[in-house]
Amino acid sequence: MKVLVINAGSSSLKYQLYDMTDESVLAKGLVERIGMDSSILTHKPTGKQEVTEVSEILEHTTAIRKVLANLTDKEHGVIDSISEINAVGHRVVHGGETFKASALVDGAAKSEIRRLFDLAPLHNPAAVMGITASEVNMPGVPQVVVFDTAFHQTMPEKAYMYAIPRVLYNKYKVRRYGAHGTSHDFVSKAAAEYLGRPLEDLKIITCHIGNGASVTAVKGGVSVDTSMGMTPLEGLMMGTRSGDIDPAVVPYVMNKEELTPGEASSMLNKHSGLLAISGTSSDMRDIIDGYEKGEPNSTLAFEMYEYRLRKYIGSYAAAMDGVDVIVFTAGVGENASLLREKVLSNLTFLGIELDKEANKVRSGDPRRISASGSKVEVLVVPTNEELVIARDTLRIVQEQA
Ligand SMILES: Nc1ncnc2c1ncn2[C@@H]1O[C@H](COP(=O)(O)OP(=O)(O)O)[C@@H](O)[C@H]1O
Ligand SMILES: CC(=O)OP(=O)(O)O
Ligand SMILES: [Mg+2]
Repeated sequence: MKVLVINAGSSSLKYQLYDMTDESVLAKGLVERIGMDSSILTHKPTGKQEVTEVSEILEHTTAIRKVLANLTDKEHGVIDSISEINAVGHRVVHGGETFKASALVDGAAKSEIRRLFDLAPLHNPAAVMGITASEVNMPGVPQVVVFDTAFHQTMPEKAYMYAIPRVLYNKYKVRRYGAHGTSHDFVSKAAAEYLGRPLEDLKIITCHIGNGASVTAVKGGVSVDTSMGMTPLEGLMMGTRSGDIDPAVVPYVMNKEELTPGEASSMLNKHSGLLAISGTSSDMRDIIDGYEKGEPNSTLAFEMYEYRLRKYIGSYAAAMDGVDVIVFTAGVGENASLLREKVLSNLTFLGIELDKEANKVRSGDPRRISASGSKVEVLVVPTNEELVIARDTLRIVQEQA
C-alpha cells in the first residue's frame, strides 16, 4: 500500500510518498514560493540524488502535476506509474465543528471544506486545490482529509467561546478552533513515550513554532486550550501574522486607511508578524541573524516573538494548574536554539533549568534539553504531521474496503 501525503500550505506544498508496509518514506519534497516569481521544487528520492527545479509555478494544481512527474521520472522517480499510488492523504487546516476526526473525501466533504474557506482563508483553498488536482491526476484513487482542528475539539466551552454575543456562535459558529492539532497530538504522545511516562498523567505544553505557530495545553492527552482561534491568526506572533491584537485596532485602521475587510485580513495575515516588525523578513533565520548583528528592527522582532511565546507558556501552566513537560517542535521550535534558550531562561519561576549544551545539539530525534534537576522536563520533539496523515489515510481506506 503506497500513500501520498500532501500538505498544501499558503505558498508551499510539501509531499511524502510512503510505503505503508513498513512506513518507509520512498520520496519527499517541497514546492516553495508558489505564486511568486520563481518557484523551487526540491525532490528527495530515498537513496537517490536530490533534484532541484526552478520554474514558474503559479498555483497548486501545477505544483501537484510537477510532483507526480518527479515521482514517476525515469531517473529520480521512485515508482513506475502513478497507478501505484493507492491513496492520497491531505492536510486540511479547518474542519470546523463538522470534522472531529479524519474523513474520506466525497462530494459532501469537499463542499463542507469549501464552506469553511472563510475560517481559514490562507489554508483551506490550497487544500481543496490539492484535492481537486489529485482527483484529476489520479482518478478513482481514494483520498482522505486530516484536519488541524480535530485534536482541539476536546477543548471545553470556557476555552473555545469568545465573550461576544452568543448569536454569532449560533448563527455562524464563531468560536475558537485551534490548528496544528495533528502536530500537537503527535509530539505530546511522542514526549510521553520518550519519557516513559503515561500520557494520562501528564500536563504538557506543546509549542509548534513554524511559519505559523501555536501553543497547546495538553492535559491527560487531550487539548484543553490552544492559542489559535477561529482562524490561524490568533495567538502568537508569527512569520507574517500579527497574533493577538486589540480587536478595536481593526475597525480603527480600516476606517483611517479605507481598507476593505479583505485588505484588513491580508494586512494581519500576510503583512504583519516578524515581517512587519523587522521590515525585512518573515524567516526566523534572518531575524536571528539581524539580532546577532544588533540590527534594531530584527532585535525588536525577536524580542517580541520570544516575549509573547513565553507569556503563552506561563498562561497555559496556569490553565492546567501546573506543567510537567514543555515540548518545542516545527521549523523554529526544532532549530532555533537561541529562541529556546531565551524563552526558557526567563521561566525559572516554573522551576525550569536548561541544559545549555544539550540545547545546542542538532538532531532529528526527540531529545531532552532541560537539566537533570529541572522541575519541568523540556524536550525538542521533531514533528511528523505527514506520518500521522499517512496512518489515518491507511486506516480509513482499509475501513472502507
Ligand atoms: N535553523 C533555523 N533556525 C531558525 N529558524 C529556522 C531554522 N530552520 C528553519 N527555521 C524556521 O522555520 C520556519 C518554517 O517552519 P515550518 O515548520 O517548516 O513552517 P510551515 O510548515 O509553516 O511552512 C521558517 O520560516 C524558518 O523561520
Ligand atoms: C495553521 C497554520 O498556521 O499552518 P502553517 O503553520 O502550516 O502555516
Ligand atoms: Mg507547518
